Amino acid sequence: MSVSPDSATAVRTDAAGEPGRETLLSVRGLRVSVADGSEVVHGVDLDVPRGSAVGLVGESGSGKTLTCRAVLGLLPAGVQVTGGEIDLRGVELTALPASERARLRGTDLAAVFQDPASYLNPSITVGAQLAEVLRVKVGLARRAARSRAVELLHAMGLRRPEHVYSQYPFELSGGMLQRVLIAMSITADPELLIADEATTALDVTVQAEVLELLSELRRDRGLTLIVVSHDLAVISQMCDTVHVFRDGGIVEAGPTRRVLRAPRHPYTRELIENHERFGIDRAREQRSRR
Ligand SMILES: Nc1ncnc2c1ncn2[C@@H]1O[C@H](COP(=O)(O)OP(=O)(O)OP(=O)(O)O)[C@@H](O)[C@H]1O
Repeated sequence: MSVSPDSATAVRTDAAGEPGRETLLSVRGLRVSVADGSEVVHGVDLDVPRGSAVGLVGESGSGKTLTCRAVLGLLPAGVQVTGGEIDLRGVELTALPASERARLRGTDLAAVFQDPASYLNPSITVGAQLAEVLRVKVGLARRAARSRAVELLHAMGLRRPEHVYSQYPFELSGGMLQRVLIAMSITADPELLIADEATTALDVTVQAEVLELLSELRRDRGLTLIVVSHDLAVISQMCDTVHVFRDGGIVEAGPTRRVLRAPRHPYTRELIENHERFGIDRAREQRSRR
């Protein structure tokens, strides 16, 4: 582990609503601007207690992804952090050089996004790509990397992991590919995994299975999760706390049950109403297809 000692960890009672849990990640007043100088994230605060699952919800373009990418140190070209602090276990990440940020990705922080195929090389088997990550990030020798890769594929719930190891990305379904990407993201045992719309492109059943896998990783390995989703059902199922984004800021944050049952901000109420309407429409659609 490359980040500072736990002694620097703050214990907070915060929007997370879970007094006493150590704060793993604390974002304070984060500002992000794009290439033309306009600000798109306006002072976001985020507390992520160790071992928790924190949800980020809000309409498209509200700043969820750029907030996560700022935490990862993976902003697109021309986009930059222009204010605020990102504290991971007492280490101020915005002050670190790019090489150090790159080192932390994988070992301390990891992420999975929508469209897993775009993160894999189409002409190399998924097993070889996973083994390569194990060699580079964990320092395993070739043979050990191969057997660890097969173990990881198995642990991700992939049946016949030896066979999957030798398959190319185009031979796998979207759900299988996302399991491979999750395996890659956790090779070096990071503490925090950001899942940014990681199940959005999957059909409902596969989505539920991948969400279950993430919950298992949280339970069994103590992985802390940030779950970005436009789907309140996903947030409700997965997250202890939720932060509602709108126009580059957070309008409401708190324990998920409280926010979804008794929303305080009109925009949160609107999101819930839309979700309920969408849910009803989807149910009708399914009924009419039968
Ligand atoms: N590379 C970029 N250059 C310029 N503007 C950008 C860039 N990436 C994002 N933006 C803008 O920044 C704002 C926040 O975008 P962001 O992707 O963080 O939103 P989001 O809430 O994650 O939306 P979505 O759910 O659609 O991913 C939006 O107005 C978006 O258009």
